[in-house]
Amino acid sequence: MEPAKARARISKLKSGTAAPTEAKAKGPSVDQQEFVAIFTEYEEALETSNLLDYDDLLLRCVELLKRFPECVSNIQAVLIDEFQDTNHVQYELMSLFAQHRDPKTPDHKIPSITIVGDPDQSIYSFRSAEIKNLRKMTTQYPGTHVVILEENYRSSGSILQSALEVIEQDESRPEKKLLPTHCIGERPVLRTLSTPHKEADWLVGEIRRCEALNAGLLKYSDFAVLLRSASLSRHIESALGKAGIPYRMVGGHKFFDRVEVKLVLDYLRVIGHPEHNDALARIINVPPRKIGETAMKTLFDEADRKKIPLWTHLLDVCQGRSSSKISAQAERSLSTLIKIILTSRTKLAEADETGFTIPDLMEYFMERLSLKKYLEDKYQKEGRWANVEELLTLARDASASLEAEAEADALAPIDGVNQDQPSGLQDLLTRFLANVALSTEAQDTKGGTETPNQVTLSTIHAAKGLEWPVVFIPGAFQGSIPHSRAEDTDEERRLLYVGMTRAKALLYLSRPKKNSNREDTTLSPFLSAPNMSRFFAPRGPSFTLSTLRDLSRILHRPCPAPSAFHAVIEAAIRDADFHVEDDRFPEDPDERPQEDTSYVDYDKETPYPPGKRARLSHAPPTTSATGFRSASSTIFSAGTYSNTALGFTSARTAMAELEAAAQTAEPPPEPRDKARTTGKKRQISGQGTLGEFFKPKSTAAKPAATNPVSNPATLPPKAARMPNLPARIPNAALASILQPTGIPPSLAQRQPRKTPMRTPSWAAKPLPPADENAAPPPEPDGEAEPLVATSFHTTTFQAATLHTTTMVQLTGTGVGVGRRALGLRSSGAGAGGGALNRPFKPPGRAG
Ligand SMILES: Nc1ncnc2c1ncn2[C@@H]1O[C@H](COP(=O)(O)OP(=O)(O)OP(=O)(O)O)[C@@H](O)[C@H]1O
Repeated sequence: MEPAKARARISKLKSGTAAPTEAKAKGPSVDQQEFVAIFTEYEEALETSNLLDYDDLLLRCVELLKRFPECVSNIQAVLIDEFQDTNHVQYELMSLFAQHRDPKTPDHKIPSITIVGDPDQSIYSFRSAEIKNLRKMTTQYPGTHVVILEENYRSSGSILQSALEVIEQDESRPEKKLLPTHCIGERPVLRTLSTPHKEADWLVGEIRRCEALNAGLLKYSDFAVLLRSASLSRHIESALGKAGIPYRMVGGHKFFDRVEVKLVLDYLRVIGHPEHNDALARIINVPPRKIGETAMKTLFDEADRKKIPLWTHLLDVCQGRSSSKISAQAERSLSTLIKIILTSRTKLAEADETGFTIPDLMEYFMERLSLKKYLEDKYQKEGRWANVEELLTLARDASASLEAEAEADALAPIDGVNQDQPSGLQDLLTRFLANVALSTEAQDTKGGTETPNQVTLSTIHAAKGLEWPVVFIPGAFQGSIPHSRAEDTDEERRLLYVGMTRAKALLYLSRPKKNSNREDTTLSPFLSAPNMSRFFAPRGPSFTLSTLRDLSRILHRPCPAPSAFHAVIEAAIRDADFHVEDDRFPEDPDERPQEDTSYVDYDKETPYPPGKRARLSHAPPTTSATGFRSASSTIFSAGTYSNTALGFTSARTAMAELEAAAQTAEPPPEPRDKARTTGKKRQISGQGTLGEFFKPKSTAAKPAATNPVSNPATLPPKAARMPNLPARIPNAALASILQPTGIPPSLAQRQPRKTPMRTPSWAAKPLPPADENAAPPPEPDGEAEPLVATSFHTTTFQAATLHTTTMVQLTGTGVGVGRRALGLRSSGAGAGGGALNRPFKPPGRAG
């Protein structure tokens, strides 16, 4: 039986609270018998090593609280997030936490229980999660008050619409509405590429395009690629690597997986907990001690026969209480190892008096083991020792936060209950190792909320509760999602829904026409339902000033200044290898890549170098003399938006106009006032945002020179790579042509949105109603300063949800809350203190 399969079965069995004897009784099939044998041995191994697995932790806790209910007599409130993913034992635990009845209250009140859950996001049935728990709760606690949170503050209107269209295919799901609070934004993209390799190339191309053309609005850490299964990552990893785009794997413990790092951690594990058989087995002959496999097996067998941990057996042998069949030389080497472990343990125990720390401990045993020399000899110039030093630094940095964590976790005193308060270096070591084991996210070691500037690669499961401005979901074909081995199609659909709703501003779905085995694929049935296609665009968006403006609103970020935007566009279209539009691959993968008909016959005077695909057209944007349908025409012809009517102009159009203006030296065109005043589409009724509210006040006062979007020195690399471009566009012409594009003034003077967004024809669902008192659109100010929101009007906030109530309370008390980092779990990254807000987060380092 595959270990992973056996582990999952064991966990299922345990979370169903079945005992090993019950498992034995289950049936006589070979498979069942094999499983029973594995289960029994697994349980024995745990017991011998004095270890508990995750399910045991829950089961033991249930047992404890049943036997000693007074342990929770001080609990007044229980709060559970992601309740739809709780299993049977966790539900029981919740009831037990809230079991104490307060005799001092007239009706013997029980603690209040608050749970937050979304049935549409139940994706853990394979871990025995019970979607039924939500219903069970209302039955078990008849007075339950249900608050429906219908407003969605994360995703653009169009992302939400498409995700709803997917989830609503499940007819058994409880009916519920979801209202967008953001503008419609760009339609999600649904693409078919010929092969997984091409799909990866296209995806990476889109990341580069978005990053480069957004003039500093988006950085690599804003992108996530969410996969149904980790095995799909191969092509994408290699395409990212080829393009030189940094990325991180969520769930991949690359740093902690390194041999030398694992070795040091194993020594720490054995020092903290010598009965840890596995860790002891891993270090017993590293560095080499002439204890070969036969000697190891002998020692294990001897310990097994006595049913004692390996460590106890080694101690007995080396201290003469017991004999072993291993050689005298092996015994001598073992004695040296045991001495190092025992001395380290003494240092651990005496740390309170000596002030010894975890890094001191590491330095001590590493010196005794001559670890540096061993690593340098064995791995030559591979720099392994540097990783060990990194781990040391990590341990040093973590010390303070571990202590804070220990303090926050201290058990509250309970009358009549003797609390065994863990303390000292031993406790800190346990915490350190637990944090290392639990670490799945790449974060900086300072415990801040900044994420490194890397694209995130993750499974959809691991992305639960997270969010990113741009999300890609490749491999959207039948057999991948829904997965060929999945038993529950509805759960697969929910999984896709979870993935899609991680996106804030841009969402891309794609599939290869042929899979890795060169078999034809069909689009996921969740996306091919009748009428679904209208929710998706066939290509990635064109980046225009209006697109940027929408993105900046959705993301609550300053909108890049027009000059910055034009600088990157200009640089991009001069780069022969760069595609300004999503046109490197045909929409239909069977189509041969189009001849590049977009060349413009540059006349001799043109200052542009005739690049491979320099496409700046002198002709109007929709068609050119060569028949090239300019990229900016894509959105016009798609018939979804009419940007010109709104007073917005695409980058390409703007560039053509700039060119013309520069050459003919005509007076700058009049501002298109009418268009501007009608350009208040996509605003929503009186909507202030938590994001703006929580934004540190200092951002408003940020000097312009330090802002990447207004400071040419910090422009994205694409522009910076081409410093010698001819200065062909006079600044004055640039300013005047940009004027009618509707660039808003500094958001410092902006009022919160008061106008509703419009629903495009393809979006069937109604959106929030219009506000008659709509504020006029912001005035254009030419060379706009970085746009910064400074005000938040709580008076216009509709008190409709729990969020709102919390919001108003926060405003009233002036409580400041840290902003949530993108792609981080809110529970871990906010300012809330205590055990939930783990201060120490080891880095998930790229390997
Ligand atoms: N009242 C609010 N005003 C403005 N923004 C909000 C408000 N409430 C939540 N948000 C923002 O909406 C986004 C989603 O919020 P949150 O993560 O709390 O939702 P959630 O229900 O836990 O989502 P999910 O379960 O899908 O992960 C976050 O970016 C958060 O900052």
